[in-house]
Amino acid sequence: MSQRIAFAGAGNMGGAILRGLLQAGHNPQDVLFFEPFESTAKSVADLGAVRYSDFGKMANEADVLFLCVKPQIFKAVASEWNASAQSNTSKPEIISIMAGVSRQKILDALNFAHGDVVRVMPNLPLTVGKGAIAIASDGVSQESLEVAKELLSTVGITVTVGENLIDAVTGLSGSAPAYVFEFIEGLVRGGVKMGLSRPVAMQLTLATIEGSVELLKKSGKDTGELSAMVSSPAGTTIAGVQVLEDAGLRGTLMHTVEAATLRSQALGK
Ligand SMILES: NC(=O)C1=CN([C@@H]2O[C@H](COP(=O)(O)OP(=O)(O)OC[C@H]3O[C@@H](n4cnc5c(N)ncnc54)[C@H](OP(=O)(O)O)[C@@H]3O)[C@@H](O)[C@H]2O)C=CC1
Ligand SMILES: O=C(O)[C@@H]1CCC=N1
Repeated sequence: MSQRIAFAGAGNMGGAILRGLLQAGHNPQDVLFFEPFESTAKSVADLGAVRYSDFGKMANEADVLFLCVKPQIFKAVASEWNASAQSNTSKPEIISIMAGVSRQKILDALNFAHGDVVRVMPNLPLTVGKGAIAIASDGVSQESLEVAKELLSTVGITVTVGENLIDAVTGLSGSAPAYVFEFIEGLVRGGVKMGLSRPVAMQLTLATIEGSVELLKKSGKDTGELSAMVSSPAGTTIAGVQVLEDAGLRGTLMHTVEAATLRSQALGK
């Protein structure tokens, strides 16, 4: 039998990982979930994943258990889970995606956790196999690290960092899909303001972003060199770039990542 993967919480991110694993070919019958919100649970059950109403039973049958609830409710929820799992005989490997909640806090809070709790920080594009996922390595056995890496690399790229950097990852790749969507929306609105239809503006924006990312990856050139290649002297691009400079785009983005990182740190306090 293949690994049985369980999800405590199948909301935006738990559901995204679950969907990603199914898309990567994981057997739905080996994907288990515990989720109180009816409409969310229904949409996940419709994919063939197996819903449990008894958390302890699910945890007992799972090889790997993803913790995907909000950090703010983790403490309260942990006592419910402990009560439900108190007679469990087996202990799954636990992978937490919660922002801010340290590995030690998880170990302290869950009576069914063994030493190998792995903290990871994924991001939403893993739903389409394009996630950027960081795995915190400290205190985790090589074997558990490999289990997490193998599972998550089916839905994106993985990097390994020290746990002290997980908040920074949360501020950057964990949160940045939202920044990117805001950026895209801004460009699209700019196009609409200048007379393009929204569908055409969206098509051009997305192709430009995809193409620019591909070029950056493949050209061996850095961002400055590529930007200079677009910016003709006294041309259109440099006129636009000056607006970005005046608005402090890069500084704003740096503050953005910093604010989200600090918020992640605060959630763990
Ligand atoms: N969203 C993202 O892009 C990312 C999120 N994360 C992390 O993922 C975690 C989940 O975030 P997100 O998916 O956005 O949040 P959601 O609120 O979408 O999902 C959490 C789910 O957990 C459910 N839940 C509540 N109580 C329990 C319980 N006792 N047992 C099991 N499930 C329960 C919630 O149900 P109900 O609504 O009924 O309360 C909800 O459906 C957070 O810790 C966040 O830090 C990490 C990286 C990216
Ligand atoms: O906004 C949040 O708190 C979560 C963590 C990373 C992305 N979403």
